[in-house]
Amino acid sequence: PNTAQKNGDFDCIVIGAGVQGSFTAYQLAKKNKKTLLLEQFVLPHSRGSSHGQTRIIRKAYEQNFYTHMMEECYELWAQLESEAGVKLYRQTGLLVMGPEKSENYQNIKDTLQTNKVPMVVLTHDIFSQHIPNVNLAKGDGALVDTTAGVLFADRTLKTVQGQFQKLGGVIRDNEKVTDIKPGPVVRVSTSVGVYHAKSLVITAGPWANKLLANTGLQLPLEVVKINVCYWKEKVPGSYSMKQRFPCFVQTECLESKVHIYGLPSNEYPGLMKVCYHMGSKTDPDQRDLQKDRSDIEILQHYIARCFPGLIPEPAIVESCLYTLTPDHHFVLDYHPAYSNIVIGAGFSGHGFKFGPIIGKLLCELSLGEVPSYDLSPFHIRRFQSKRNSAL
Ligand SMILES: Cc1cc2nc3c(=O)[nH]c(=O)nc-3n(C[C@H](O)[C@H](O)[C@H](O)COP(=O)(O)OP(=O)(O)OC[C@H]3O[C@@H](n4cnc5c(N)ncnc54)[C@H](O)[C@@H]3O)c2cc1C
Ligand SMILES: O=C(O)[C@@H]1CCCC=N1
Repeated sequence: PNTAQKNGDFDCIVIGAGVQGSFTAYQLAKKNKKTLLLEQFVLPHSRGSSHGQTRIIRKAYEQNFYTHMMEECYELWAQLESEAGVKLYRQTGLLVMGPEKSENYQNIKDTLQTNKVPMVVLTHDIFSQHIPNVNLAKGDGALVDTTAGVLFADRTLKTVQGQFQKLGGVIRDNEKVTDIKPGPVVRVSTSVGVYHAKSLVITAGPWANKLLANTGLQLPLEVVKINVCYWKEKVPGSYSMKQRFPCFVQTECLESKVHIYGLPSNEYPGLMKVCYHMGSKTDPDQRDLQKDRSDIEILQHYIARCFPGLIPEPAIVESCLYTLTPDHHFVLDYHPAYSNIVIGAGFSGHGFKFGPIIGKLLCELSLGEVPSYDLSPFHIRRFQSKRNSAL
């Protein structure tokens, strides 16, 4: 520790204690950096993108670069589990269904094969022996990424924030960042005080552009509200984690070109989570005014046709926010004007599983180290023509 530092001075300040900010802060503290993690709400909270009991973890992706990152990411999840003595992951497998000849389905199959990810292809004649209570549509292919499973999301945040604090990290919640003054030493003002740091990481989820406005940058991000729907099992337990029912993704179907996905029943006994991978535009501070439920009608038709063991009427509808980029790939980059400001944003509804590796990468960027992966798919300059920058 640098004894010349004043009380309000840090090596690094991380704004936003969602999954990405929490893992970044933890990685920085592991490297003995004096780190402050700022959060606008009282922790834990359910106003952003990282709350809720469960998330899917998988290697099944259309792009090789995500599957590559997941190889190491699984190891980092296991390391955190053993370090903290907490169970964060349960292997269930992921059933991928989609038109056999479609680009999406074939890309996922190719990526799994190229990367030698353990997988099982289920042809129509054997499908129901392996996956009961699901109707596979005519013309659909089905495969199982056997490495996939469920992450315990709320437990993850509690664990990683706890480990960060054990390493000497400081969390200040209920403290909203109100201003950022870039410079060789960054000045961060909050509703409570002023802090200084050599570097800043912005992981503000749906609020990213509100914060970046203080630095003269706007990214092409769209915030959408997701209806998180739970559906009642006609026979309790028939789609349950205990019965080893897998997570699933339907890449496209009769009802929708947008992915539909689900997780086995667990958190609410007798209820299975099945969601539509898109929502309607919202302002994160006005999300309760966004009441669009048109996706639920699509889900009802899909469930009635393909999941006959569920009652096609949602029993619970919760909400959560996605922050979408135009290509649905993340933003992991330096601020274009300030090399000591790092941005992690636009996780586009699929970033949770990457938390440990995102934390490692954002930590590397903020320390000026060469990142462990090629970050070109995540650079800000890919938006060149779309960026609305006031710089
Ligand atoms: C319904 C749903 C299902 C999903 N399913 C999956 C899945 O199965 N698998 C998967 O991998 N991913 C999934 N995701 C995506 C994943 O959860 C997100 O990508 C991830 O949580 C994004 O985390 P984040 O840290 O970027 O954002 P957030 O969790 O929103 O964190 C940002 C934090 O910054 C804080 N903040 C913002 N502004 C300020 C400020 N001015 N001052 C202080 N603090 C501030 C916010 O309060 C918030 O706590 C899902 C998301 C949703 C909504
Ligand atoms: O990231 C995930 O695995 C889930 C399921 C597919 C769509 C988005 N989120």
